[in-house]
Amino acid sequence: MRPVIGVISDVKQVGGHTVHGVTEKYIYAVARGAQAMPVLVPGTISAVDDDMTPERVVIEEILDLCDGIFLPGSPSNVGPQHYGDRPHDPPLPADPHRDDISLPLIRAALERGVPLFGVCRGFQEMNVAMGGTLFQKLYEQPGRFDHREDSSLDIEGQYAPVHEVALEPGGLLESLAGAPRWTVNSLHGQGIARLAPGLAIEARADDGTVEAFRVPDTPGFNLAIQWHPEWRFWQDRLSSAVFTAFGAAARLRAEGRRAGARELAAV
Ligand SMILES: N[C@@H](CCC(=O)NCCCC(=O)O)C(=O)O
Repeated sequence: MRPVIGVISDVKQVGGHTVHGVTEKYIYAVARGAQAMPVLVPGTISAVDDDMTPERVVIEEILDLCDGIFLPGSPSNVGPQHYGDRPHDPPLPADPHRDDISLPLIRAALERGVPLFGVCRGFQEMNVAMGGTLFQKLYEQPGRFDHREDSSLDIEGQYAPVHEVALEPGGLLESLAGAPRWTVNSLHGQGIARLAPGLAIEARADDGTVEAFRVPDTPGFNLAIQWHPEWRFWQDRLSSAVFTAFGAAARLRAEGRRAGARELAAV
């Protein structure tokens, strides 16, 4: 049986309805790249009936159900109030119903050793959940590149590799890549300002922007990547390797949990 990986949903308005959803490329990368069963985790559920009491997803229930948690990218941004800032540009898209679930879920998953993998917004969420801060407009920071996609290109062009990153010597990514540098795609307007205390950098762009990190000294696999390894992961050796490593960690946890359940049943 495949391990179960919970994939955090965006919460947005579509045609007058509130929709909890995930872009298919992430679900596919979890299913095929990590060889796992993706299960969508909703954000906070709005009041939809006369009761008017918002229904909360219970973090402990999610972690009991899942062998791993995946945090996908999104056009929305982590609410700046979560890192002690105010919105510098209120029209930038927010998703408070996702923040409500993802931030405490990250902390609980790390504490319980549930394998955790965050991409783009998910990478930024992991930094904020651990006490770090973000630049709301990385492209306005002196000396930084513009890490946003060229929106005049078609989708293939937008997700094509555009800049190199230096992989941290001795880090997980360097060992998976078997190389000191890698060329990655780039589709983000925000970026890490202050890395949360204790995090271990895994990759940096040549302008100094942190592009990947791990939370060391935690019991399970975890990894956060600013670029998009889910995009055509099968065409990129490092992207395939990170999803394989995440899936292997989730499988190990699933096997341990099932063995524990069998032992209990035999008593
Ligand atoms: N909004 C944040 C995060 C960027 C991000 O996750 N982009 C994903 C775009 C769509 C996708 O491929 O899922 C920022 O701008 O930095």
